[in-house]
Amino acid sequence: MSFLKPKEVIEEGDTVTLYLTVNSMHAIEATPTIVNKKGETIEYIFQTSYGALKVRNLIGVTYGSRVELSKGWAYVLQPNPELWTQTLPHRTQIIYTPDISMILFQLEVRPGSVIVESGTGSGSLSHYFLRAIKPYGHLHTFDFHEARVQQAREEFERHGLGDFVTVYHRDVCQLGFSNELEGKADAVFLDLPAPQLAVPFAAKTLKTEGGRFCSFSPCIEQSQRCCIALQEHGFTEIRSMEILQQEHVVKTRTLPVLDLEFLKHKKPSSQKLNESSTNESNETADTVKTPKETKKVLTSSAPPTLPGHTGYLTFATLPPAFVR
Ligand SMILES: C[S@@+](CC[C@H](N)C(=O)[O-])C[C@H]1O[C@@H](n2cnc3c(N)ncnc32)[C@H](O)[C@@H]1O
Repeated sequence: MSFLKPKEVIEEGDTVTLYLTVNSMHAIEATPTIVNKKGETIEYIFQTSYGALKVRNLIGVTYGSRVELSKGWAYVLQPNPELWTQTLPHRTQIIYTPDISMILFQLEVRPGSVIVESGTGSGSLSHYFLRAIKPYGHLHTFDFHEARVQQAREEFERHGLGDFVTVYHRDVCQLGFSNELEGKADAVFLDLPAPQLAVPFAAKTLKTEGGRFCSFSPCIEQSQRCCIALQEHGFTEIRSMEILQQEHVVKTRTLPVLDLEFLKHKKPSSQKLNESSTNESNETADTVKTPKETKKVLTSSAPPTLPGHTGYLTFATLPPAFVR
């Protein structure tokens, strides 16, 4: 139940983030025993690069505490969607925080929103939708892969989010979204190989007063096909964007202080026009002096390499029915 609201103490059954370093985190379930491959119930010992953890010892520990491992220590954190995205069991490719931030912003997701999503995949994005729409909204999420549907349902229940989400097993490109959802959604989100096939159903599912649409595609050709379908089905404000997260390097550097004294005595350009061009070039060479003084300044510079591509985000608006 650890995703539902802030908690003080770890209870049995909680999903806990075990934080070793910023690049090494694990999601573990706080349960004293597990069933091994032979079907035997055994004590749950979790192995990390800093040694073993007896998971039963986590129950009753305050979130945020440091816990001992056999060869070091770790911190136990209450999970949130950002930590979950970094530790979740991957059933599929997933969407990460930089793209998700733009998706939530552009779809105007807020408490009370009704969101329709397909496919559910590993539920990475679903967890952000759920945090944003609680406590009044609802997420309807669709996937045609039965095992993923079952896993997602169980995971949402375990995380205490079951009341805010319905998981459907359905091919949305063939059958569309459920009939009961027609005219109910504030926003539709697609992460599918052929999103253009689901666009007509997305148009039916959005509210008559209109709504927002987003499709995530790794290839530009998928985005192009999606844009054509969006135009054909009355969507406006169609825009594709790519989120390229750059980490700027911030450091103190020693830089030369330029002597710009000569600017004070520079002749106005009208006067310079009357003088010969030879004079002008001499003046520049004479006045810009080699800097002698240096100064330490805090600088920020862009990284030398470009960040990696994840996908294109295509957004669109379905206007209210009376102007379509
Ligand atoms: C890349 S994953 C989605 C990942 C998800 N956005 C996340 O962040 O975890 C794509 C999912 O779409 C599902 N899918 C593909 N085509 C589908 C269709 N026509 N109807 C329903 N689900 C579909 C796949 O089974 C897969 O689980």
